[in-house]
Amino acid sequence: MIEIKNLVKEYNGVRAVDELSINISGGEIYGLLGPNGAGKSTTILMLTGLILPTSGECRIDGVEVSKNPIAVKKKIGYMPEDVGFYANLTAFENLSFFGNLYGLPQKELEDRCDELLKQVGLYGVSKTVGGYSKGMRQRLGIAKAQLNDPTVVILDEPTANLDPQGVSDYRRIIKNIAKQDKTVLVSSHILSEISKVSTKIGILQKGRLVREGSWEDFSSGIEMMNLSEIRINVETKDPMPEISHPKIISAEYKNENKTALITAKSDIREDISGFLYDKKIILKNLSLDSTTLEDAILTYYNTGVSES
Ligand SMILES: Nc1ncnc2c1ncn2[C@@H]1O[C@H](COP(=O)(O)OP(=O)(O)OP(=O)(O)O)[C@@H](O)[C@H]1O
Repeated sequence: MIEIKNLVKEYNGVRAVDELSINISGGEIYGLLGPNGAGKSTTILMLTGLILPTSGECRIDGVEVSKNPIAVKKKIGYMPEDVGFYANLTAFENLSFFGNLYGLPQKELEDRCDELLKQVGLYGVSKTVGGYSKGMRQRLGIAKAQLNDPTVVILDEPTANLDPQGVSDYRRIIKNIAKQDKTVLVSSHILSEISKVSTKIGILQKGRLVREGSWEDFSSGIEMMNLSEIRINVETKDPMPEISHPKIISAEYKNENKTALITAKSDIREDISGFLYDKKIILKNLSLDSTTLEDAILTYYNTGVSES
């Protein structure tokens, strides 16, 4: 179980994590979603005891991390974004090496390595890790994170640069870990990769948790919004006209090339075209872009607009 309460981390007076509170129970897969710089890694580093919070606290199975860093490390399996392995050793040899650091008896260690390699589909693979694909390395990283039989597994950007097969393998493995009643925290800036596996998603922006809920909660909100990104290019000697419309959420105008990028609650191209026509402005281009779901979600929660 993970309990984060009023957690703050400041770097030179700037808050990277700002009054963050999250609770995650055993069996849950929590997806921490946020753009680059949102504070995901900083949160994870505090949870694993690698850096100290400025204020607030984190508890793992009830044990406070900053006061009991060694006890907590035994409970946590952590996979950083870039996992390091010995390229000239096999998966089994790598796991045995790292497992030795936990002081497990030899037979128990070998059985554990075999069991973990079976779980991640690398059992019996004889080639050395230097010849592995990114997906195979990630799977081995997930195995490594479980060597100490942790109750909490934390994975930082586990799907970065994985191919679709790699992502699907990763999802299956994560679900199996949670089935053992372990607590899983996964960070990502790609919604589609965590939405299908997470039992709960938290959206982090500028160090704050701006929204938390199930995937269903998020997707229904976004579907209702039906966000549209509209690109406009006009011909005018005057500055780019500001378009006012109740459905516009955000707009960026560029006077140099007379363009605008509008994010609206629905496709309002017809209204925009009418607005420009009334102002006698010649329209050179008016196109609709499909926003990615994560863009839509981040815009939605960034601006704090409601579905109404
Ligand atoms: N050691 C540090 N010193 C100063 N500022 C830092 C340090 N580490 C992180 N930051 C700042 O804290 C903020 C949060 O960074 P963090 O790495 O936690 O975000 P993130 O969500 O993990 O992003 P990314 O996916 O890019 O790693 C950023 O503004 C970052 O520049």
